Amino acid sequence: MSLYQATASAPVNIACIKYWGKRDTKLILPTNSSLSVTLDQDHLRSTTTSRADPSFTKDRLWLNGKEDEIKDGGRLATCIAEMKRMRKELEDKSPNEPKLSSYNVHICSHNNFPTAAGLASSASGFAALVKSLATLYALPASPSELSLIARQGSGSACRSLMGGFVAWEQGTSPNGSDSLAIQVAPREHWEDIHALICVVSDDKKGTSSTSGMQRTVETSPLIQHRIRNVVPQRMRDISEAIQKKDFDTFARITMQDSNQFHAVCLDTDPPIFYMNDVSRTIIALVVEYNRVSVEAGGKLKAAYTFDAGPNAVIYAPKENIREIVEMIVNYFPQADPFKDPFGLFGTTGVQGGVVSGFNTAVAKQFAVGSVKGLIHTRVGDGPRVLGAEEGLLGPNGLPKTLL
Ligand SMILES: Nc1ncnc2c1ncn2[C@@H]1O[C@H](COP(=O)(O)OP(=O)(O)OP(=O)(O)O)[C@@H](O)[C@H]1O
Ligand SMILES: C[C@@](O)(CCOP(=O)(O)OP(=O)(O)O)CC(=O)O
Repeated sequence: MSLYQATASAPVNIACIKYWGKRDTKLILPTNSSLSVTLDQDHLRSTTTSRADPSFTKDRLWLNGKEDEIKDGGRLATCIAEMKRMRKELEDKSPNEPKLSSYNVHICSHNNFPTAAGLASSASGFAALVKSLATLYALPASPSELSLIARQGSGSACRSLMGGFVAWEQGTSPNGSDSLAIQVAPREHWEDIHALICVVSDDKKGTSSTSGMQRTVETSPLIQHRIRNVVPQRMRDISEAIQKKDFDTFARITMQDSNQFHAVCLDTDPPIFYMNDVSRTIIALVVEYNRVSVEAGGKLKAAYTFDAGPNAVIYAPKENIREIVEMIVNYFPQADPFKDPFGLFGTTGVQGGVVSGFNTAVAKQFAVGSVKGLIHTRVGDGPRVLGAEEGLLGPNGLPKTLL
């Protein structure tokens, strides 16, 4: 008996130009294009194993060891059905292929970071799901073609099918066939882009992205201005900045777009607040850090961005990360030692501090635990296919963790 199984991992992505608003909620078609940086899977990833077997009585999925219901007509069911449809096309063309499209699947997934906490778990999760099924089904599909399916799981997931710098082109077709991700540049083009994630809260958030953005589209006049007059130019400008490795422009646009995204949330009725006092303090620190550089005749050295939650992501060239960590730790003392994956601090550990000329009065010091943790990562590659030994399902088709 053959074992039909595949395992893949996929990265998180954090947008510089934010996706916020749908023109079609079922197909997940956005009201504007968006652009993100794919983060390194060595640090943050979803890993998913899919198995097809004639003995399985229904499609089942386990997420972090717990079974998740696959609701009829829901996003998971749609993605699985789309992947089976593509497999069926292949089987119709190659009659010798095993009829995997007619078998049920068991899917087991694990995120190595908090789920549903504004750390883009739905993005890496649906990308890993689609990649593992595409591998199981031996589909000859390109990353852009697979992005069409992942998009129907969660919009931002379509950008996690590629590494580097990725645009989601909103498209114009009512059936969504041109609403897909394309790679603006691979990670190798600009490997120097690093990211520091400040985990402010790892709780499940109050207003989901899905319901929040729908309310914005229905009630915010400001979002119409953003869609028509702001995002198209920003998409062109930031893509050019990436091609030229122009961090100053990249940083300026990234911060402006995060600000406008949170402005349209505030313009929603009733208003949506994703940032808190800690988030706003991180903005003040990055602004002051950049001011010191610019007033000395230099350029912007860091860019903050916030998704639908209070966690900050700070993008910066690698050489600045040490100063940024010291600055954050100065204002947000840490309970646990900084995990230093790039060896910036040697054996001494992090001492809080600020650069010379920094106005320390821009913020007050917070209590330990206000920023719960710092994750240093960088631009990364696209989904990876893993070996059989990394499979998450046991011989009986149930998660190994349940054995
Ligand atoms: N590994 C995974 N495999 C399949 N689905 C997943 C996986 N991880 C997360 N999801 C789905 O994504 C949901 C969480 O998405 P949600 O948008 O609420 O949070 P988030 O992605 O962390 O935040 P955001 O997208 O706003 O940054 C989970 O409840 C689950 O349905
Ligand atoms: C703020 C964002 O992170 C919103 C992400 O929204 P989701 O992709 O989670 O929404 P759905 O398509 O409804 O699943 C911005 C972004 O990633 O571009």
